[in-house]
Amino acid sequence: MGEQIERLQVGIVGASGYGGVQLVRLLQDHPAIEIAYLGGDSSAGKNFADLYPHLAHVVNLPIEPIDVATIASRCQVVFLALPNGLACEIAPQLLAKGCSVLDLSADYRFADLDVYTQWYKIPRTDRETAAMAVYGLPELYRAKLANAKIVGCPGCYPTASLLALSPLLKQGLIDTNTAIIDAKSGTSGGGRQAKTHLLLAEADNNFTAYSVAGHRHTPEIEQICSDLASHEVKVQFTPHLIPMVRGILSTVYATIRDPGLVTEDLIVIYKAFYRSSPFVKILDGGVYPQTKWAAGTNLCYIGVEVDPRTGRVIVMSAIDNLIKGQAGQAIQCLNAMMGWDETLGLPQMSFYP
Ligand SMILES: NC(=O)C1=CN([C@@H]2O[C@H](COP(=O)(O)OP(=O)(O)OC[C@H]3O[C@@H](n4cnc5c(N)ncnc54)[C@H](OP(=O)(O)O)[C@@H]3O)[C@@H](O)[C@H]2O)C=CC1
Ligand SMILES: CC(=O)N[C@@H](CCC(=O)OP(=O)(O)O)C(=O)O
Repeated sequence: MGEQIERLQVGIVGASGYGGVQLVRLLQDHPAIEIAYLGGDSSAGKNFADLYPHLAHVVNLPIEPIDVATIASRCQVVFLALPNGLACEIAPQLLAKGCSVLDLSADYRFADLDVYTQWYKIPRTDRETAAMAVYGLPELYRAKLANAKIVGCPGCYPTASLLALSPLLKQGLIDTNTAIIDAKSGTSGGGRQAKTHLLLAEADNNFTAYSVAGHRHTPEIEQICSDLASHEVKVQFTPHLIPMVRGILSTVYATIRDPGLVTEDLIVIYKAFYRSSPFVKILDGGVYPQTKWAAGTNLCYIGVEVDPRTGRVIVMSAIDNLIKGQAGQAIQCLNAMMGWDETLGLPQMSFYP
């Protein structure tokens, strides 16, 4: 008999949603983790397999009411996959009971809670907890994650957009305030709860921008851009809804400061920047990322092109919004927190087509 590994006991609060079902699915393949608790609100009392019968052959767990004492008695680590404004009530209690927390919502992404309240219209009193939180983009904040007790995992648009922009800002290669982010998301980005604009009849055969000049991911992107550039940065961010289920393609435009830089120079810079980031794949010149390549994986594919005619760089970034943009990223953060290989248990190859 091989040696029995003691697995980390984890809980998922919000297990019935899209984030929850990705976590349950992904954690089945994680060699060092055991799911000890699934929690929900309206789904409490059901079996997880009643909601997701395709997983009945591997998952036989009830969804339980959300009770902090119960969660803490069974779990060392808790994933919160809840609508914005709920984690900030539960997380401080879980931390006080000794659990580590990975929050998939926006509650712990902001260094300045006044900015959060301004954009999310949710008042906050948990300033001490928020001050402890690390922004969960391992490609940028790996070292901080190693000591984190609470992680605010980035949104799907910020993940795709920041991975595209980071080398340019960190190396001072662009006029910072010229950055324009044009991003497109599949409908699963809106979660599993019924919403009219996400009905097949509304979203299929359709393509539209939304929340123009006002999407709540703008201040989140700007916060990290400003941190990278070491001065305040403003970006123009326009999200679009496209008729597909999974995936985000974020296309970023910015004016380069050195007109002598060509595409191949930037590809070398990007490859160097992400040399220790196994999930970021920098494509060769003339190759542009497709969302289908990233679907079902924790990968981010990045293509780079310089247009010498306009003096702009165009960076394209493709992720699966539910994996690298949400649940996979949270597991990658946990791997970093635990000092495990960052890729442990996370998919790196899509099924194609
Ligand atoms: N979808 C995406 O691409 C991304 C989403 N996110 C963020 O991740 C979080 C989860 O999103 P997602 O999985 O898509 O959402 P879903 O709408 O699919 O799921 C929401 C979950 O929250 C639970 N819930 C809803 N209301 C309450 C409540 N009042 N009290 C307790 N639990 C509640 C639901 O439980 P029940 O069914 O039992 O009522 C459900 O499990 C959100 O903050 C979202 O913004 C972040 C990145 C990407
Ligand atoms: C297609 C779609 O509707 N996408 C969502 C993004 C979800 C997300 O990541 O938002 P949080 O910051 O709340 O976690 C949106 O634009 O609201």
